[in-house]
Amino acid sequence: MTDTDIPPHSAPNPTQFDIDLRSARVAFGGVDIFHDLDLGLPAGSFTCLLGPSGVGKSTLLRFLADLVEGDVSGNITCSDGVPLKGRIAYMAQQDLLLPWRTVRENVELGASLRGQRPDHDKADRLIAEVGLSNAAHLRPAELSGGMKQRAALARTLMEDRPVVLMDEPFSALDPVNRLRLQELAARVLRGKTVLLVTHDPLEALRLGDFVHVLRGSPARLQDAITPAGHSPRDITDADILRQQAQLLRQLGTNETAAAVPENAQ
Ligand SMILES: Nc1ncnc2c1ncn2[C@@H]1O[C@H](COP(=O)(O)OP(=O)(O)OP(=O)(O)O)[C@@H](O)[C@H]1O
Repeated sequence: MTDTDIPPHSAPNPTQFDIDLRSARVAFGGVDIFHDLDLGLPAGSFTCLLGPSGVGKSTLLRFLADLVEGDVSGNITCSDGVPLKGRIAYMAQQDLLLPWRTVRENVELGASLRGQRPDHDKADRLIAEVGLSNAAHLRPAELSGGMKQRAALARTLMEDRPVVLMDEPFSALDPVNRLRLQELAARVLRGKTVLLVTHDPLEALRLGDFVHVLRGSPARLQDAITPAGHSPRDITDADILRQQAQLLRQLGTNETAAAVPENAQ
């Protein structure tokens, strides 16, 4: 079976509940990073978040993961009435692989930390899925950047949580590996509810069902762009390129505004 033969929602455990974030507020040192921020994440959808550096993208992701301490308020509800806490897999900007553990041991880290017996068959299946079967015995120092990201992705999937939050997971990769990892993520995360932070409008349009720009201070979410078709999308498609121009305008630096003519929208 090739990637293109796989139907759009073929995950073994598709996520069944919507997430609704209302009136979110985070302040650091008395300064609001964002307030009155609302965001809906429909069950099984892939949402991408773009925005200038320092605007608050990681903070929003960490807010959903309940990782922000201090001056924080807002409501997160799930349509099945069960709290979101404990149902999230979080993949940070750095791969955070433990250097003294092999790929396989890193993928099984969650179970080890919880004092449980890891499911070796599942780990091997995921390691194969991310193309690392021949490297399962290697330690991070022996891996390329792309291989480390694959291992981190396998570890994220090993937890099999319904919600996956990813903070610039492919930013350290060269363009070819980045495209490969995007394809992999589109395939293996199908059916999960995903929120991915990126600086790359094409990556967002390639992967996202919904693409939001966060901008301003306090930051506000712009209305979502909803690219047509299923991910991973063809980034040479005329509609995708038009939407890229629209996103660059929303991101709104002087350089991009000058480079993207009004009639590109
Ligand atoms: N724990 C913290 N304490 C104080 N300030 C913080 C903390 N975490 C983030 N900030 C500040 O909040 C703002 C938003 O940071 P955040 O990391 O969310 O931005 P970002 O949009 O993800 O940036 P980048 O694209 O560069 O990763 C920044 O000004 C940052 O310095």
